[in-house]
Amino acid sequence: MSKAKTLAKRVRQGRMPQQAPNARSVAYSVLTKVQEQDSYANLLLPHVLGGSELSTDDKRFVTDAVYGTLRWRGLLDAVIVSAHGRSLNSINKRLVNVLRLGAYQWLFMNGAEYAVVNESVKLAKKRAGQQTTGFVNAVMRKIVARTLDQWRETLSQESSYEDEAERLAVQYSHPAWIVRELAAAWNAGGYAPEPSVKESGVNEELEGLEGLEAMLAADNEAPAVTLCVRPSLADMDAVYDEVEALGGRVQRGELSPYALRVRGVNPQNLASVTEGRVGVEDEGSQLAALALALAPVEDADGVKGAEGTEDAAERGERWLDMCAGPGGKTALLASIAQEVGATLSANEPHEHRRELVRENLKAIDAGTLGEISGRDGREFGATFPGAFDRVLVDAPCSGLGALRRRPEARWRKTAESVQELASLQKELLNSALDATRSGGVVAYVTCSPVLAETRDIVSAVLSARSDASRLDVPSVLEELNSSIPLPASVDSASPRDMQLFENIHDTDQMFIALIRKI
Ligand SMILES: C[S@@+](CC[C@H](N)C(=O)[O-])C[C@H]1O[C@@H](n2cnc3c(N)ncnc32)[C@H](O)[C@@H]1O
Repeated sequence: MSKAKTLAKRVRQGRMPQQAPNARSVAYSVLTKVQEQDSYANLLLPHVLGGSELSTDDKRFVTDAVYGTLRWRGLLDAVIVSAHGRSLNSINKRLVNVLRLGAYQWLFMNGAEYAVVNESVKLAKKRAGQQTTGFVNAVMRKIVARTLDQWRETLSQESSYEDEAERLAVQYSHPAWIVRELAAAWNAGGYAPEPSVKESGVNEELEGLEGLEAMLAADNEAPAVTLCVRPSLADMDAVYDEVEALGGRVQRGELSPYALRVRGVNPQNLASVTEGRVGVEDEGSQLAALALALAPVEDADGVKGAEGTEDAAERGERWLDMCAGPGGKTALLASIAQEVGATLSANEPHEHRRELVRENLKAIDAGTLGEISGRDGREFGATFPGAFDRVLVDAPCSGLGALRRRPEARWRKTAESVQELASLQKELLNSALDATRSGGVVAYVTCSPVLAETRDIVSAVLSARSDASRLDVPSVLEELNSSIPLPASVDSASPRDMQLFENIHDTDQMFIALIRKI
């Protein structure tokens, strides 16, 4: 057998590394897998890049190209359709990601006109055959004839939009139904200049909502890496030094007293992280756990108890995290419980996620931990009536508050999938209230601002029971840190929930409600 044939055979059998494919081709493969196999880019990309022979610069290119193309897909598709003059469905499937990648490189990565067109044509030839190159060349030439601003202007003036939400959806690359949901949440959240009580007529709600545009823009920016320095387990200054010793930069978070924002370091290289004394956790998540820990509980006879966690040990407080996986909030609650002398139980029905909870809790003293269980959260109320002082329900939700972390997520969700979770969310909250003693507190939390799974769930549950009432979350968080931006007090007599917004708090868009069991 000739040398070349032997080599080809070994490559086919996977015994030899193939020649490193170029960066654009790797990006194309990842995009196609994300689309066709429903893979998650943030899991697939490190795996693909780890096993490739690409240079560091090429890996950076692939990462930016994949995340960017996924995030901006809506705008890129509108550009492609406008340049082509026909619908996306009329384009050979294999060419769509070639054009998206080319358009992204031109509009967002400062690609040179000639290189962007040429490389797109080469990629088309490789992936879809020589006969497709003329088409790609023609469409790409039209795309590079305008800058990003010019394309936005052109698309903005198109007359085919049914409403303002559809126009914003293209400009900021979101599905229009998500724009409408976010608009409603923004309007109800207490940060819009003139909060409107209108719940219908999305067009009117959208008028003058610069905040909404800032929110949509923030979904397209990668978030900072934030650490949670778990109290009683790690020391702020020591973690500061540890990050700097590895060449990273670090600054204090602005909202949570336990937050450090870091750059230029992989958190998995920090001993404090691998030992479970520090976690990677968004500040919004930290605030949600802290709100529960700091909410005032009352004694069982209705007498106002101590503020926050004072006397928690004396009271023998029992805390429960009912939907714990993967366990970021659990670990923060557990480290506070350890500090104040409470005990914490954690529940997560999915085994692999329960393992992550255990991993997150590995630095916690055994004496602080109650049961780590795998129940359906809906069973707690009947199985452990009135057993807990504080219960966290971080409910399964659409995750529309964390779109900046999951670039492909916005294209996978549907309005129906949001509605489908509502009854589970209500049942979990009811179960948590039943499992809470009189005078105790439940935190209902989601990483979504969508009203149907936040405010409306709490209101529906409370309107059907007479033994529970809302607490004012902004007041609890203000005690923690007076510089947290708080919602306007629409009616000071009504206790408020708290919706965090990316553009206001620079956190994931967590929703936090606190409910007292009467
Ligand atoms: C939003 S996540 C919780 C995130 C977690 N608190 C953290 O900060 O890391 C919701 C969790 O609820 C779990 N879950 C789903 N259905 C549940 C049920 N019926 N009872 C309890 N937990 C459930 C999911 O497996 C998921 O891990």
